[in-house]
Amino acid sequence: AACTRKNRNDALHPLWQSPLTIPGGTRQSPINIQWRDSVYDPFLKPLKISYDPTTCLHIWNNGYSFLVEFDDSTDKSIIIGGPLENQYRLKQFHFHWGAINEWGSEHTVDSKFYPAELHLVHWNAIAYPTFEEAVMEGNGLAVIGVFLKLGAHHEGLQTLVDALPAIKHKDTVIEFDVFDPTCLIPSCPDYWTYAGSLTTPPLTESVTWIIKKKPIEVDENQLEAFRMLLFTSDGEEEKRMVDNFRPLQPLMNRTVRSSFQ
Ligand SMILES: NS(=O)(=O)c1ccc(NC(=O)CN2C(=O)C=CC2=O)cc1
Ligand SMILES: [Zn+2]
Repeated sequence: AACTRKNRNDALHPLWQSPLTIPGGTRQSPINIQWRDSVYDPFLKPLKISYDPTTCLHIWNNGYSFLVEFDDSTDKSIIIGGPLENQYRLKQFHFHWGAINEWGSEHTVDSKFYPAELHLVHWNAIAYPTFEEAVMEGNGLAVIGVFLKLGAHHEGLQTLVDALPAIKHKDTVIEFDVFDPTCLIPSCPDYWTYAGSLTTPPLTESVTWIIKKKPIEVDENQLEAFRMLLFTSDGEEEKRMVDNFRPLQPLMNRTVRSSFQ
């Protein structure tokens, strides 16, 4: 009994106190993308992204990451095409990063970590009445993943970085009224896509992942700015917000498709 109890404890991730693997989960995320095992699909369409920067609402620290939320009451900020049957509405975007530049991304490519990864979260407002319902459905969400690599200063990201000191603590929020996240997405159209899940609770298997092949470049100061955020609320013992990525999950019976040869 002791050994099984220990094993069970090992299955709890310190950050989320939630099971690392969902019992019965067959399409969990993140995964390692083995480039040579991905299958080119000539029927994949180009992904069309059209965001209205005035739908931006606020930026806040939710205790896992920092996220920028959008007004998703209309179809003003949407993506369509790619592997998607419908158009999907932008709900929020957030990041995952490491304590040092050697790791931080959730997905890996040929087992290589990037220092950080951006997730733009969209939901199928054609098929479902609310985001909360879409989160529970197999085709409910579409998340664009963009890798961040250490390099040149990123002008568009700097607008976000300048707002971070004001949301240092968990559950702090500031208004953020105009921002177009298109500037954070590489112009290269190439992507991988696979059926997966949310990488934080509720870990539901509702995500069509669209992972951009090309990373964006950000500089050291910008990555350090992410690392000065805190998991903890004001007044609690400070815990730096770093390593907020979920461990890799088994590919199981899935194929990663590529939009490029
Ligand atoms: N890391 S990920 O897989 O892209 C990932 C993406 C999304 C969520 N959760 C949510 O969006 C929860 N949420 C709501 O229900 C309403 C606003 C909001 O943020 C969790 C994980
Ligand atoms: Zn994420």
